[in-house]
Amino acid sequence: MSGTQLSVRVTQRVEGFALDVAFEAGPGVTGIIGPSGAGKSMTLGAIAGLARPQSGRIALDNRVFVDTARGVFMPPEQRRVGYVFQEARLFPHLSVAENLDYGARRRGGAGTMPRAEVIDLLGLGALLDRRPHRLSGGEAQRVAIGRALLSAPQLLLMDEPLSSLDIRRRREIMPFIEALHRRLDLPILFVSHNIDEIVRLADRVLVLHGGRVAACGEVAEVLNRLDVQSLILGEDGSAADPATIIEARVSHHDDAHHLTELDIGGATLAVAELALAPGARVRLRLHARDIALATERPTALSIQNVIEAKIVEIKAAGPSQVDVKLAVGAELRLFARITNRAAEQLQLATGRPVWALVKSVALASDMSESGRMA
Ligand SMILES: Nc1ncnc2c1ncn2[C@@H]1O[C@H](COP(=O)(O)OP(=O)(O)OP(=O)(O)O)[C@@H](O)[C@H]1O
Repeated sequence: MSGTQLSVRVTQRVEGFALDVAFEAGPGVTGIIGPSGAGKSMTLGAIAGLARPQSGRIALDNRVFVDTARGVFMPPEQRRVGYVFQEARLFPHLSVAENLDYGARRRGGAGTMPRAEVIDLLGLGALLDRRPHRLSGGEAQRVAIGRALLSAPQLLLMDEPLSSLDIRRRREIMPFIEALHRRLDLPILFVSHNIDEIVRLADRVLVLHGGRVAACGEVAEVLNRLDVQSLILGEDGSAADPATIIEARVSHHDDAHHLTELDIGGATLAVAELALAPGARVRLRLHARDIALATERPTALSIQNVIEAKIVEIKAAGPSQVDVKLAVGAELRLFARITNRAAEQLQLATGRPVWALVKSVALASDMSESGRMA
């Protein structure tokens, strides 16, 4: 690990908006999330050199991009920053190969990755002679990523690279970005409105709100904070119910039933078989709306994932629903969203033992977007 560190501290005012952010990012993916107009693109723009901050300092290890106190402003083309935008922005008159080579020509030193390896990693081999108008959105975006990589970046900025793609294309391109992540030893800033993308791809997350850093740190730790969830939920079009991100481990495979059991710390969840070895880590996202409650251990039930829990808190969530916060074991906290009427009928109260019935779980790695439950 080279341990390249990006260090950012900038303020930038434009009419009606002030950006004032400070953060560090090391190798691996730092997800950047926040409502529309939070300053995500502006932050990337300042790092890439597309705009001049009023004050601050931006440095990648000892290469100083900006230091307003010393009058330093490194031109964008000298920064060795790869930038992938929402749309691929390929040159329409050039073939895929020529688009890729444009990236390589701009290179100012040794490549981050050899050309053949970039082509292999991003699955571009069969596309090299095509013009951009004959590419699907996902293919074009893979070429754009390849072009950025071949410019030998020391830092990769990705501004909602998947947002213009439909779900099928997103699924198709996600493994390539994951492979990139494993292969590259440089900081990648990945902006997304989609929490599932961040959960799947990021090591750390930076939450921006109103031009400021609202939170920064480990993905599960930050995104499990309810104040953070209230800032960003609904942003990705999902219903605004609380969700819990869990760092789980594969405990064993039930080969006879094609199931994989996951240890979630204090409980076990069975999901449709995963091609992962026992001990492998997998990130899950459990939505409150996918958890039902029972006050007695249910028998004769098709749902297999029934977890013993205790009610910690009950909070109104709109006129007809409540969010019930549950403790599972010593550490794990889950939420169930149920109707007021159900809460009344079941006489739910803080401290009461309940059984949480998990209806579905979003798996944040491997090939399943949404895990089928046992
Ligand atoms: N050059 C500019 N001139 C004036 N206002 C600007 C300029 N660039 C950005 N803004 C404003 O600054 C705010 C932050 O914009 P930015 O594009 O960084 O937000 P964002 O978090 O990336 O949003 P989105 O998720 O919608 O892309 C917005 O209110 C935007 O209108």
